[in-house]
Amino acid sequence: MKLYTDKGNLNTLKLLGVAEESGINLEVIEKKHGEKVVPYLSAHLFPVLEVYPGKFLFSPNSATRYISNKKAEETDTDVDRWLEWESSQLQPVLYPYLVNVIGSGKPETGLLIHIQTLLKSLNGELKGKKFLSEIGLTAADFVLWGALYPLLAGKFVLKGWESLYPKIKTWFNTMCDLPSCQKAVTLVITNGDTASLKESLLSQPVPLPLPHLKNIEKTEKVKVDDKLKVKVEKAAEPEEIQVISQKAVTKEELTAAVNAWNFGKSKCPKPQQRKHPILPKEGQRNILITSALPYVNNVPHLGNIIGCLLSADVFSRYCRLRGYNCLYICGTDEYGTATETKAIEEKLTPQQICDKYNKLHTEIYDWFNIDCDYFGRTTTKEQTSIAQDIFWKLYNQGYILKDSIDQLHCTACDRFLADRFVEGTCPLCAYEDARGDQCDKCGKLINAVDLCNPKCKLCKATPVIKSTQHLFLDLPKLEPQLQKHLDKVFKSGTWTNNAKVITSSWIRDGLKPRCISRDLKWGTQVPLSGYTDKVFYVWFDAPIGYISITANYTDQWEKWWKNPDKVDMYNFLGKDNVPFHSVIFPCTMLGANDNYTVVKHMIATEYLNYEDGKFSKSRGTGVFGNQAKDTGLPADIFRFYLLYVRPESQDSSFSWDDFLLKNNSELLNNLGNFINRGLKFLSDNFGGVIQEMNLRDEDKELLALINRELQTYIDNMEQAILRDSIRNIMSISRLGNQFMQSNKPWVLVKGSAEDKSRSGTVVSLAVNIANLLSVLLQPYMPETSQTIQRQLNTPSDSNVVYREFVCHLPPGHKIGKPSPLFQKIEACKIEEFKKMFAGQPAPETKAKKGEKTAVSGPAANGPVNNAEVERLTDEVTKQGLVVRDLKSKKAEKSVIDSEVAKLLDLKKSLALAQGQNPQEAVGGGKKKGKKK
Ligand SMILES: Nc1ncnc2c1ncn2[C@@H]1O[C@H](COP(=O)(O)OC(=O)[C@@H](N)CCS)[C@@H](O)[C@H]1O
Repeated sequence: MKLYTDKGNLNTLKLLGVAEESGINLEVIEKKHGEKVVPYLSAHLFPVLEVYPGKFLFSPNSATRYISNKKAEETDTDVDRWLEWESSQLQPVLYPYLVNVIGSGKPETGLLIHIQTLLKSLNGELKGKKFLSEIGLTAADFVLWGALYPLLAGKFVLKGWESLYPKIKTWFNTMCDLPSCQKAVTLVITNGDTASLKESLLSQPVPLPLPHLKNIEKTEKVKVDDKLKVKVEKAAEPEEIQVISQKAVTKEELTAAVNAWNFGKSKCPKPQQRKHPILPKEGQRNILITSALPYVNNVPHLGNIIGCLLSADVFSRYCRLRGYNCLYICGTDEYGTATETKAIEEKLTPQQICDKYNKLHTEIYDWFNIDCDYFGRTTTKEQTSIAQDIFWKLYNQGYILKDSIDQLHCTACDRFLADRFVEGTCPLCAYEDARGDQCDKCGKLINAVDLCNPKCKLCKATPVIKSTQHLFLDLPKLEPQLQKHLDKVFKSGTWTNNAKVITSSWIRDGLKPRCISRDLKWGTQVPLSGYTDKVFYVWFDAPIGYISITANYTDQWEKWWKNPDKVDMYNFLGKDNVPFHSVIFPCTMLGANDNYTVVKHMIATEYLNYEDGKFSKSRGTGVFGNQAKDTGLPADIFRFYLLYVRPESQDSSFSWDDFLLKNNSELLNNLGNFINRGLKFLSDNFGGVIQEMNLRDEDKELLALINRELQTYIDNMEQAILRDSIRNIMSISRLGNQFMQSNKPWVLVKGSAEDKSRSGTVVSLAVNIANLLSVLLQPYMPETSQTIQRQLNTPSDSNVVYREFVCHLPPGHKIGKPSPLFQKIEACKIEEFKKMFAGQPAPETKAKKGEKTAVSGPAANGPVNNAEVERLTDEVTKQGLVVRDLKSKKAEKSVIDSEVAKLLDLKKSLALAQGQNPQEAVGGGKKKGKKK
């Protein structure tokens, strides 16, 4: 007999073990994954056993049994029972688990909990037995031993399993001690390292896991498996070994599901027509959605995209499917020093930079299928008039303060210099090329006015310190109004935890007047006499951009923006933007006292990192918006993955290995497989026509289970928990796959008339599930949804999200032409992408010509969270201003000391975030340089 296998194939372990034990000589022929062995099959999986020339066995368990029977017929039904248990219960959870843990080092807890339940059953069954069957060592032992090997031995071993499952331990050790098993391990697992199974594992389709664990309730009772008759005793267990079972469908759920299926369509709302301009409507849920306005001077990376635009896009698409009256506004944030700097760098005017990059941003978001109702920009006359009007309203009501600040002024350029326009000698370590805000050599933060030999970066002249008058928003005076508003919306609205925590910490620390003017040219001009040479600070200006962009969309903008009782505003943004949206902008709106609509819901993400580090434009690390298409992968696949790993409760990472895994397992094997299989079967066997569906009890149960997922999908979406809703979609697809698998319509179709009719019911129900999936998928993967709907010939009234699964494709409906939806991503392609987007390694800090300094930053101490560094830098600068202000006013020493202490704390946090020694950053380390 010949055994064809790829290298390191886990299933080959059981086959080689049993063959050795049975004394069967197998000729092992190593093949590459995808290589063809069987002439009449276009694709098959390894291992393949050629029992005699031209006759093949493709199921590893059947092949194991076949070999074992060669030695002696195994008549015990227990053997079949265990073989089936392995393939139908264990594999669907064990394989995805192994793929995750060996493939990307990330075990999935949900799967693990399920595996543990199965191990517990197995342990119970082994009580008083040496092997699984009473008749002794059989194929069942080899099948289970082979499958469990990477979980119970080697690098990825499940910690503590021996003490939890003592019977398994005895059995497994007995198996491992068999010379046959030892030989199999030597042949399959290179150097005993189970990591050598990775390549083969990743190249196989992953068996379909059980329905999503959302629907699996933790309970002390275990559903008794009919076949196994396993009875698990209630025992005190460690927390992670909780026993779980699927919550049984109730009678009420069943009745509701059947009613909805039969009669629900008439109750479904009709899909909305999208007619511009969209304005609030009486008696409707009017939702105003904003996405943070990305800076125009940068190409957005995938973190920016998931942090604001893509998340807001998914939510607004969902709102439309629910029939809410929603308007989604975004655009580019165009003013500020960064734009001026970029203009100098590219030898263009700031306006030219804005035009160039606004076009680039627009193209990127178009490629990603971001469907804003209007994508505008902040450099418009509407921005000027609205921002100035708001300013006057604040000014006239006494919410604007005046104060002076010391700043460097370049007489030659006739301008005050922002920090990034100054360089000089570091006052702390005497490094000559220090920047205006930080020294690249000692890494410490500096105030530009403290630099020795300061130079204007633009003309190299020496600037002078000049006191300049600025305008401040009186946040302390506005605090009571803000607090009242927050008390209300924290209760009634949807605020992500980080949005609440960041906002509360700002308020807890006490609000301070916030400077809203800058000595710059590129910005909205301050209209107040004596200040007209200044512009508004970008963070005062940018959120007002939401209003002016709406004003560019429709001259009836006030219907959205001066309608606080009838409009629900959702802000989508990354965590660093929170204080500006939850404190400063609401204070601005409330202080203007002009009936402005103020934020009710704030949906802030954490950060998305790239692989093990961060996105970096300067080093070219990570995928930037304009590069995603260079991979040749469709935008929908990026959308899917970004939403799958959306950083909701903590920072997450874009990982190419995981990208491959999610594409090949979730999209290709689960979703794509289910939809294509159903549609193709209906086309090939029923002329593509939906058949009469005579529902059996199990079908009704399926409807009820789908309704559970659907309702959880809606509940998650309503709270903008976008990451979980995508899992509900995958769970519905999994339910559909299992339904097809257990009913086998392809067998039924060849049987009696009754069987054929059952086959028609099964596939027609499955195709209706595919139709439901096409709608639920729309917010996430709009193009794929459209493709599925073209193939299904979906009636347009299907396009609503309703709380119950209704039959939208009735008997007689004819579908279109099916074709596969997703492509497999090969591991070699992923390696290519990894190289393509790796960028340059983190540079050593810049030093004097020829001099090398030690890297004390990110490269040395692990990944740096860029945005956190930016946020802390801003905090340090802010606090620095407070300290300086107090000192210049000769405030009480104790007051100054307390503010200095806060500043030092912030500096330490910043140093930590930058991967530096916090003590050194605040001058606690050994001093080398001498302060002048
Ligand atoms: N790594 C990241 N992960 C998630 N979200 C992120 C990440 N980095 C930034 N962001 C968010 O992206 C948007 C846009 O950021 P940008 O710096 O271009 O613009 C601004 O912050 C302001 N122009 C916004 C004015 S309203 C933002 O929400 C970041 O938090």
